[in-house]
Amino acid sequence: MCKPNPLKIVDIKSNSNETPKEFLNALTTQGFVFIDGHDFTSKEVNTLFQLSKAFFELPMSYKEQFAKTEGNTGYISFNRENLDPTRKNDFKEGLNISDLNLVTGEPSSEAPVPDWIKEAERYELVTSVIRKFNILTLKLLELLAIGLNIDDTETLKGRDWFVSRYRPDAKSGSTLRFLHYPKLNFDSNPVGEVRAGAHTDYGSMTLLFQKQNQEGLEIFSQISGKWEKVPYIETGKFPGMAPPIVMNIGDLASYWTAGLLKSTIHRVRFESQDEKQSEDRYSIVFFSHPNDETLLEPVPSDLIKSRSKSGVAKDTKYITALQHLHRKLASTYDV
Ligand SMILES: O=C(O)CCC(=O)C(=O)O
Ligand SMILES: [Fe+2]
Repeated sequence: MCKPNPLKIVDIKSNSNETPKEFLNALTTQGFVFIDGHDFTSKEVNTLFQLSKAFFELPMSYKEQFAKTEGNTGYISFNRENLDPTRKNDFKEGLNISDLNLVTGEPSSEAPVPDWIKEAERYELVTSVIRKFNILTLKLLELLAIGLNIDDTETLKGRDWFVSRYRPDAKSGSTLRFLHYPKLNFDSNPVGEVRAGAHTDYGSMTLLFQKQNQEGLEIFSQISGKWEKVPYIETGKFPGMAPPIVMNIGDLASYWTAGLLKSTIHRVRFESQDEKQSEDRYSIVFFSHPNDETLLEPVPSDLIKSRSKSGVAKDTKYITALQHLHRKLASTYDV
């Protein structure tokens, strides 16, 4: 039986004039959407999931050598992260790769990336996927700018408004993240254990791959006012390509648009005892951030000018992308 899907699926390849409007509409309502027509093949995404699983199977003593410290790169062990400070810490482990050069897809040489990942074939896959995620983000940001009908100025075409804040030679918070949530074992994980607490994402947009029979992501829908499950969508329109990717708006895009684009609260739950989750959950996430010094000022669009400052940014003065990231990381890791 087909699972209900609260999210629109937008095909970005077929080049319809309606696509920017359709995309914008999904992001001003749910804040989450499925993107079809991306450039990821099934084969490469499957290989990436295999790599992620093999990494998390390495001994804890190895993974802990690359523990995340003051930067955002590194291994994050079980119960270390707390995305919802009102609840218990998250029962998941993760590996962040940050401090990225988005032209080459490589992290800076100081970032504590496990040498296991740096082995030639693995590194080639990881860096090519980072480049692809970034290219997809830029395409989506352009679509968004067209949908928002951002003012054209002499120096800047409106459709480049976001993309011009993504200079590839400048630092940003963009991060590739592998996550692993063990399946529920009611003896060791009593009910109430949280896999990922309710939160919004910190960047401008997030892209996420998940796998069949490993569901658990839920969004707090602004349409229904209820928690709704994000299903796994098996196939898109394009043979040989990975299934539609989950995309959502993060805080920065909400600030930029005075809350028109929704940075929707989401969480990852264990399925209930009845649903008997049979597999661990793995997800692969790309958090896209503009350059660190980018000001979170409103975009010049008539759709935004008519709004009061009612976004996530209740406290503005306009801060920068980096200031926002530092604030959020401090509360997530209690540093
Ligand atoms: O694993 C997931 O499905 C969600 C992960 C997530 O929301 C996050 O890391 O921000
Ligand atoms: Fe998230």
